[in-house]
Amino acid sequence: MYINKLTLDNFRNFKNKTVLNLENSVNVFVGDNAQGKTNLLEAIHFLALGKSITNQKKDELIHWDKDYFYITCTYYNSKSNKIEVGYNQDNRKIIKINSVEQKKYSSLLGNINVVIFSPDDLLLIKGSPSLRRNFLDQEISQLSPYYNNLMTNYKKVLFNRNKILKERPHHFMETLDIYDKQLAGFSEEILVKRIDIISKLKILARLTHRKLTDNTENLEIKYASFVDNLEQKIPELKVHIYELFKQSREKDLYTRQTNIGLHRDDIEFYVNGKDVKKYCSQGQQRTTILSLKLAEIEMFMSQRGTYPILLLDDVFSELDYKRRSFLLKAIKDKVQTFITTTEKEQELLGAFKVFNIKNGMIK
Ligand SMILES: Nc1ncnc2c1ncn2[C@@H]1O[C@H](COP(=O)(O)OP(=O)(O)OP(=O)(O)O)[C@@H](O)[C@H]1O
Repeated sequence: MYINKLTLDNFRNFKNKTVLNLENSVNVFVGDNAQGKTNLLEAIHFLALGKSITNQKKDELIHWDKDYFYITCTYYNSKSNKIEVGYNQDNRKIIKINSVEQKKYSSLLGNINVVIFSPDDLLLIKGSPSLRRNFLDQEISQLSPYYNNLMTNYKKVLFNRNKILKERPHHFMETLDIYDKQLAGFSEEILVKRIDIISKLKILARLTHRKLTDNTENLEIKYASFVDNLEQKIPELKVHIYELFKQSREKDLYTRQTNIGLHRDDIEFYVNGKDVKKYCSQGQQRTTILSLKLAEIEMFMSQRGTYPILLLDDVFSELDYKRRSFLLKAIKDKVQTFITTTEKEQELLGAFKVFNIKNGMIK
């Protein structure tokens, strides 16, 4: 899968209409700070997922002096395709896949697959569990847009459950029971998908991590769930989760919120049996993330039969020579990649197509 042509109009600091003809291998966006390099990655991310990397609001995406934005791309994935997104002057969403209008941005999921690697990804280890869950949910949603619907439905029921726990309307115990059954149903489907993906990711990440560390480090990734011994419970998962919600009711009524559920699950990383968050150096944490990202790429290949597009935002120069070379070797001739950097590292990037970015324009 690769994007041949990207067009931006009034997106972030790209005020004038900008057209980029892209290479299907590595494309490098070079420029000083605050020139618009990341904004180009944001545009690709938006075309893939219907949201920017940091989930900005519409007004933050439209150029300050303008009242609409429009981005399009043509991409190849066994055939030529086109995606158009934006907001028009009447404040209406524009979403078209191969010229067919769509209602929701979530319809974009599964068309262009992207893997993003940015300095913020260190937070996948150091940050809160919600970041790790979002990572996993985004990954699975790209592979299976139905998963995105499941998550939306789960969150809606959870919101309503918390609402009645707070407000306690008449007969709310009957409603609570209905919600618990619904949550148990969605949880079963979501958890089966989450552990399936984690089981595949962990094998791929372990292999990569071994290669990256000359066989000195063994990386383990674990899904930590509110359901103990999750994998053994799969045959009866829905019934088991319903029971857990029932058991939690007393505490939930007391605290007026839902205290258990997959919205509190987490992913744990261990290197040679030690918790990466607590015991590993910054360099080891970065290597863990690199292994995870490369595993993600291979996972897309194994699930979709095509490599995703890789967005490397400001991370390339953060990696040491060995890891950069490893990364370039892993993507070479197979993964379309976009790299943002302030300096063109001649030795490693000299061979690729370079776009010089200055003040929202391609020089
Ligand atoms: N809606 C907007 N309209 C106009 N300009 C914007 C808008 N949103 C952000 N910008 C500007 O876009 C500029 C470029 O941002 P971007 O993050 O792409 O820079 P960058 O080249 O990746 O820089 P760095 O190397 O510092 O990461 C910023 O100066 C920012 O103020």
